Amino acid sequence: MAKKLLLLNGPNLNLLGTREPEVYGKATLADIENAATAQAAAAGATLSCFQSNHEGALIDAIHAARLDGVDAIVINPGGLTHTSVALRDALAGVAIPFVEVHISNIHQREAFRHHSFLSAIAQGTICGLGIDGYRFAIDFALKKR
Ligand SMILES: O=C(O)[C@@H]1C=C(O)[C@@H](O)[C@H](O)C1
Repeated sequence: MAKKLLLLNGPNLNLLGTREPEVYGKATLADIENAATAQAAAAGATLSCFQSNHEGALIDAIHAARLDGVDAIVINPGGLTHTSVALRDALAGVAIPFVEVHISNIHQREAFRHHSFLSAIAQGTICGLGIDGYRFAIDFALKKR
């Protein structure tokens, strides 16, 4: 059975490409999603992508992932990383393994970005490696049994 992956991006990541390029680079969300989709396909897996600026929409997508038989999630929660117990509870609630990705190194930034509500329940967290973090996370998710 082909592995099913879900790539989730949270608030403001739709602005990638023009949003603070000195922090997030110049790649767009479409660039990231296209590369991720091709990476998964090359490994015989399927990958769905979803981005929302709304916490509840992301939570609904996580709930749906369980019903859809998603095997693993790669998520950049954006600013919800630092604020959302509800997002953490959704991921814990569906019990789908996930990798947390941040383009920037959140530990080098403002203090309020140093804590993640998700990291403690993630398979792993990748931050500071730019958009390569998505590729590494997907590679891990593809290999994970
Ligand atoms: O580096 C990133 O991808 C994360 C993206 C965001 O939108 C921020 O709110 C996070 O603090 C960092």
